[in-house]
Amino acid sequence: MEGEGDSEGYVEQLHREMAYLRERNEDGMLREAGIGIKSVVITSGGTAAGAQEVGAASDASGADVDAGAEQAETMGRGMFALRDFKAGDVILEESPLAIAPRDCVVAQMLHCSQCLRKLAASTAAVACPHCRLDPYCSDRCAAEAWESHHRLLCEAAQADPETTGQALRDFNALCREQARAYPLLIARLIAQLSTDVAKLGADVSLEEALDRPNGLFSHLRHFCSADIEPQGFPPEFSMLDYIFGQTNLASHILSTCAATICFLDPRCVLVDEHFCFWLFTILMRNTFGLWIVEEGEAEGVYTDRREDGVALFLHASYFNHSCTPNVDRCNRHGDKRVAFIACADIKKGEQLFIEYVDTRAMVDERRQELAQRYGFLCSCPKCSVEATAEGTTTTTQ
Ligand SMILES: C[S@@+](CC[C@H](N)C(=O)[O-])C[C@H]1O[C@@H](n2cnc3c(N)ncnc32)[C@H](O)[C@@H]1O
Repeated sequence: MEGEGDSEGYVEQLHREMAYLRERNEDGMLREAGIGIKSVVITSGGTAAGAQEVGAASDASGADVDAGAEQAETMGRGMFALRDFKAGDVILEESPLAIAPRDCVVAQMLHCSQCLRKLAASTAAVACPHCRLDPYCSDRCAAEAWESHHRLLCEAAQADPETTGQALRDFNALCREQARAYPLLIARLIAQLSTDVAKLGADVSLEEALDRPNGLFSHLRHFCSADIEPQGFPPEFSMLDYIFGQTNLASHILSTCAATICFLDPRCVLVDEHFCFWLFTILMRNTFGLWIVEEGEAEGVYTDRREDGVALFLHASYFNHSCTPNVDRCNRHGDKRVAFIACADIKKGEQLFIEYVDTRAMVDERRQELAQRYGFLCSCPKCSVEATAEGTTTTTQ
């Protein structure tokens, strides 16, 4: 990037960008909803209720990540109530920034690739006329996908068979054969980014776009505060082992991702296997499983763990986890929007927590899943009490 020394790593760049975004106060929508984002540390008692705000406490946009970084234990940033909420109040409703169908959904093509609605047997699905791979429930979804990411991915796949197009075809095959939602999500995000960048003009490269405040990339970079004390990239792809079951496959997926991205924008020298790993880590920690509530099904909280796809939400990504949450996540009928609803009375100033894992599971199981997927040891009141009772010794990786 212009003006940057070679030694500045991705994570440093991200922190720089985040500081810039904070100054720009992008959280107007949240403030209107009565929510603020602040940095939090875990008190010595380890209780989630005792989580303290640090930095510019009264301002929703004033999260001071650096202050949090000096603390031994931190949750990064979290959502706080800027007013009282009653149980049942809708706190936030949001559409995904990016979405990818779940494994079996991709393989069997049972769901619309853009909105995830079931493709009813009676409805003629609209397939992409060029690659015939992605099915859509309507012309509208096909057009939306084409505009945001599919044109690039599809055109790239038809490119020169001997060289550039091969990377993307391998990648598409990998996503489908191995049935992985995350590589697909990464590819779509990057295609969205490239599309965004292209709108800026032919002379703007992906890397130059890093310095632009409104692009998709700046939003992505917003998501990294959880890794508040970057130690460099983990020596082992432990999270990927967890997801994919085998290291070689993970590494193969990442290098294919990198090749694909470089193909989409050959000017981009930032993207390599490490970059993809970093992106993957961010997505793992910030996406939600999503399911589409069909006609006749009850709208409800996320209890049955059914997933039609994975999705990244710009604002909802700031909710931290507690095993005694005060906010429920709920899907709306036939819609990929999620709603967040208070499941207890919440006082102004309290942190808003959702559950990332099934809180009915045993403390060891919960802690293990949270450590593996989200990289933290849960010290919420429920975990602390249950772990003491069971003499549990679980630690983070
Ligand atoms: C979806 S993000 C939540 C927002 C995040 N705190 C941030 O600053 O971007 C998930 C990450 O937040 C952190 N986190 C969430 N809940 C936590 C908790 N109860 N204790 C410690 N860290 C937590 C973990 O690093 C996790 O990977």
